[in-house]
Amino acid sequence: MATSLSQAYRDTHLQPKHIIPLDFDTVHELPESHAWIQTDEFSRAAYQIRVNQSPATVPVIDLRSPDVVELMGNACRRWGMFQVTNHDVPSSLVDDVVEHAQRLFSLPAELKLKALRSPSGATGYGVARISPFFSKLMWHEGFTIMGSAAEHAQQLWPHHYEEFCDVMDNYQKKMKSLAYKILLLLLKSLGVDDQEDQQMDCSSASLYQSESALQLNSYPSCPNPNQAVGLAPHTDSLLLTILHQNDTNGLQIFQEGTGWTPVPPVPGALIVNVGDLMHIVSNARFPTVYHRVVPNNTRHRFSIAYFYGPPADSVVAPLLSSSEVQIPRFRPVKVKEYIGLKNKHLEEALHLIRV
Ligand SMILES: C=C1C[C@]23C[C@@]1(O)CC[C@H]2[C@@]12CCC[C@@](C)(C(=O)O1)[C@H]2[C@@H]3C(=O)O
Ligand SMILES: O=C(O)CCC(=O)C(=O)O
Ligand SMILES: [Fe+2]
Repeated sequence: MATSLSQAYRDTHLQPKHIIPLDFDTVHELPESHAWIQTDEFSRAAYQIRVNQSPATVPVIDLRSPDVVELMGNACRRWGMFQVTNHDVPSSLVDDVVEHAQRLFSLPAELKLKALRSPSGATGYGVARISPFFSKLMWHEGFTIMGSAAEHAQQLWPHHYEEFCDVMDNYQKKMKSLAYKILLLLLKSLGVDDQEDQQMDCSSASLYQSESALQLNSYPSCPNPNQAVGLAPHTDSLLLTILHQNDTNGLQIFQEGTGWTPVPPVPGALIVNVGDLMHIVSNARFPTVYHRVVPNNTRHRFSIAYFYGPPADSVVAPLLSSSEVQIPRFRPVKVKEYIGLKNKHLEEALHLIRV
């Protein structure tokens, strides 16, 4: 029987602190559990110097531009990330998703706990899955949806859960077609745009089918943002992530030689970033983006992340362009095997499949 993405993620047996978020409404000082030891890397001073040097920021690309393939390819090679405009996702739908996310996160803690992710589960309310890899906890709460949100939404609003589910379903449909469109453009930029050729090779044919997850993220305003971490540094595991952020700064990406660089909200734009599987497919021509979120002491940040990947049972391997001589940098790997490696080894997972 086929493995679903949620089954692929369902493997760990976690302690309660690695599932249950803090009750942010009752906390007025940063608890010890959430106070990270400050290194230069994390300090606001280091961050400030880099901001004052006004580093270049990720490009904003119009999806209708005649040069879209080249622009996206260049952005992914240089940054592993870009912001996209004219994407045809109605702003009213994005606003609806954010409103429903805000409504969910503003529920009392004891109610949110009714929709808690189970210790071996992948969906529902909880802290970030990467939490067990860090000794301190993050200033963050999340809600993960794979397919329908009904099971958990029903626990929150027994009689009024349909609207929440409809909005999330509509958004996921729009995201799926946008992600597919962008994937085709990126494959074209890599010189592997001939679908018929690719489909003869069973590993890459699976790129044209998909499985996905939607993650609602909440970062309440924080009493001591200098010592707190919203979301710890990580790379996303699947092919592509499409992210909406509200008008509150916080997302940063790590660039060799520059350090942490903010990705400011651009009204109406969606952020697209390369994940580990796309890094593999591109044979490391596109970097997977190491990113984090820093909290804010006055504003509440919300973000909506859509993770797009191939089916869990499919195989991912470097797609080599016919016009360049390339040596594969990774061995073929089943998506579910890679997710298992990531769950166990986090940042080491990519090294483990390198050839
Ligand atoms: C499909 C998924 C990607 C994700 C794990 C998840 O099951 C749903 C949540 C996603 C997320 C969001 C925060 C950062 C991240 C690393 C995490 O801990 O959970 C990503 C996961 C990922 O990209 O592996
Ligand atoms: O909130 C953000 O901007 C980042 C979210 C993120 O990195 C994720 O959900 O994987
Ligand atoms: Fe991420």
